[in-house]
Amino acid sequence: MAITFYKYQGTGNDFVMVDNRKHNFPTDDEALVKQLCDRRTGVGADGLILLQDHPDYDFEMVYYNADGRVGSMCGNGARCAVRFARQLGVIEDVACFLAADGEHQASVERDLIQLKMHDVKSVEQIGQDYYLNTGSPHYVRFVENVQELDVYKEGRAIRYNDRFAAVGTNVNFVERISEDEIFVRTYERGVEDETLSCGTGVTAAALVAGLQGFKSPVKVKTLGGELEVAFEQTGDGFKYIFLIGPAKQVFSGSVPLPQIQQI
Ligand SMILES: N[C@@H](CCC[C@H](N)C(=O)O)C(=O)O
Repeated sequence: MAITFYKYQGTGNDFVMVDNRKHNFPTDDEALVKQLCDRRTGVGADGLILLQDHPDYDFEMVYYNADGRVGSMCGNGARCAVRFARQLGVIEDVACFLAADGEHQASVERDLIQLKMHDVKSVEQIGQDYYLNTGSPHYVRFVENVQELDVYKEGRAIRYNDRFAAVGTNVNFVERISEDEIFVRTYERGVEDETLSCGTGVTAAALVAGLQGFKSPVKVKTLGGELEVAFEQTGDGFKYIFLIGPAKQVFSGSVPLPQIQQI
C-alpha cells in the first residue's frame, strides 16, 4: 500500500509529515525513516514527524532526525506539526501537544506559529562559548562574519570533540547584526550537516544573546528566513520562552510502502 505524506518547512528546516492517526507507521524502522529523508533516493528532508492521537493532548508529535533516529525536541518541526494539525482539522488556533521533551502550547496567527518552549534553568559557559538545552542540546559560539564561516567543518569539530562525541550536540554560530538582531547558522546533529535553520538552536542563540544584554524579543536571521524569540530572564536561566515564525506546507504525495497498513 502507499502512504500519503506531506512536506512542510519552517524557515527552510524541512520535514516529511505523516498523519499517523491513519497508518501504523513502524516507529522503530530507522532505515525507512532515513530512506524517506534521503534527498536523492527519497522524499528528502531534515527529519520526519509522525502526528499521532494522544488521550491527554490535542496530538503527539514523534520526531526523527534524517539519520533515522528518534530525535529530541525540534522547534521548527513542532511549528510545522502545529500547522499540519491545523490543516488536518485536529486543532483550531491553539494547541496543547506532546513532544519528546513533554507538553507544549502553541498558537496560530495567520502565517506565524508561536510555540512555547520549556524553561531553561541554566546555561553553562565553556571558555567564551555556551552550552544549554532548549529541548535539544546546543553549543553556541559568537563569531564575526558568520556568512564566511565553514559551518560544516567548524561544527563537526565541536560536535565530535571528546566532550560531545557520545551523545552529540548541535552547534550554532552567531553574529550580532544590531542591538536587537542576530544571524544564526547551525550544524545539526542527526542531519550531520548545516541546515537552513534550527528552531531550538535559534532559541539557544537568542537566550545567550539575552545573557549578553539583548532585550526580549530577539530577532533572528537564518539562511532560511526570520524568526523571533521572546523570553523572560530569571536568576540563572529563562522562562516564558516563545519561538515565533512561519511554517508552511510545500507539497504532498504518496510513497509505496507495503509494510504499512491503513488503519
Ligand atoms: N531542527 C531542529 C532541531 C532538531 C534536533 C537536532 N537535530 C538534535 O538531534 O538535537 C529544531 O528546529 O529545533
